[in-house]
Amino acid sequence: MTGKILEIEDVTVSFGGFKAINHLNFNLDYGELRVIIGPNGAGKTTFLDTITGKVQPTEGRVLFKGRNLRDIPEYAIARLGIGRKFQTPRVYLNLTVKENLDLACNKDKNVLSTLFRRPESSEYRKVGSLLETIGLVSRADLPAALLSHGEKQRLEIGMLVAQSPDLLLVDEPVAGLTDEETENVGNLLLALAESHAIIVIEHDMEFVRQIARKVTVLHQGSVLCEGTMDQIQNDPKVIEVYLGQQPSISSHQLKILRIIGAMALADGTLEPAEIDLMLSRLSQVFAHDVEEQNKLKEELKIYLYQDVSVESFIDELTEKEKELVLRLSYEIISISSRHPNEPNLNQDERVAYREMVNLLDLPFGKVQEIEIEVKEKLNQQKL
Ligand SMILES: Nc1ncnc2c1ncn2[C@@H]1O[C@H](COP(=O)(O)OP(=O)(O)OP(=O)(O)O)[C@@H](O)[C@H]1O
Repeated sequence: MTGKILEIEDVTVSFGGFKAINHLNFNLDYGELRVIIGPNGAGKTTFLDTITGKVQPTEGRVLFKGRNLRDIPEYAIARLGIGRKFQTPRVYLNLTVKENLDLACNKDKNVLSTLFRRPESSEYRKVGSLLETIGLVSRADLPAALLSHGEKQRLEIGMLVAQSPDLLLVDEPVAGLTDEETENVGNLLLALAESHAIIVIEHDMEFVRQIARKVTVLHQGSVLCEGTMDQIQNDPKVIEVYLGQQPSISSHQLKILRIIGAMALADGTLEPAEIDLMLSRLSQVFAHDVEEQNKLKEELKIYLYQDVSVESFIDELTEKEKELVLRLSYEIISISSRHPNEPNLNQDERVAYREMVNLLDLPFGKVQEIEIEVKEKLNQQKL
């Protein structure tokens, strides 16, 4: 189907006098996957609440498949074809994976009747194909309590899909997941996007980059801008909004990390695990306890993808800071190139590193000394 599945026209939601949603306009096409991002308090949850009927607009209208949702109760909106997945998985822990899916397929949603009645053959097929889609065939007969957090998230997405919604609303699906689980959930959403319209709210920028085709940025209850990930990350309005939340380190320290990040990311083939390693290492340089490091790591996910004028940043560095940049850059590319079949730097890494060495303009002897130091340090860590 073509056209708009969801139209939000000039919607305002006031709580007392406070406008959590403020003259918001938003459209979603049939079959589109859209990611919504925005700083804390931007209105993302209220935005979803308005679509599902949990909250009524003070002004404006929400149209789903051309139908005005005003005054339609929440359960009836769900039946029209809008499924919502909350942040924490809501699965029946003592039922098996298959029983959870059976239950979701069975419209009267009664646990006992699902367990004791014989499923129809079309339901067998549906559950079987859902198990494949969510990648849990081998877990089908395990109680859901024994699944990992990521598997539970996938099961709940499967349960949502079992109810055949046309529009899926997914709230922070990868919070607290490992990298591998995050990638699995991303692939699942991409697969589902072939046959559903999906809105995902997410803070994890790495994940947003994995799945997003078009991103909408919310700020103070309105749409700040929309576009591809590259467009929005370089949009001065977005940078201002995120920079408005003061980074946890000084802007000078941040510049140092951005120079190193720009060089490491010049190799566009970095795997998610390698990017994670780089972020961890960079976040240790200026943040001291684990909590600060985790916070800085999240911030770096935003800042490192913004375009950097490396040359002008380098001009501002002291000699000691230049040495720090070189040491960390060499360390990061050496770590990311420790691939068993490809122990040397690849072409892009070599070019980016050489350019950085030229720009830093440190004495040749100093460069050699630092490279040797880093190699020795890494070799010791390997032992
Ligand atoms: N029921 C309510 N009554 C009063 N204020 C509310 C209510 N619900 C939300 N708000 C306020 O509206 C604003 C938007 O909240 P919302 O939860 O939609 O933001 P968010 O973008 O989802 O934030 P986060 O990323 O922190 O979850 C916040 O300032 C919040 O305090």
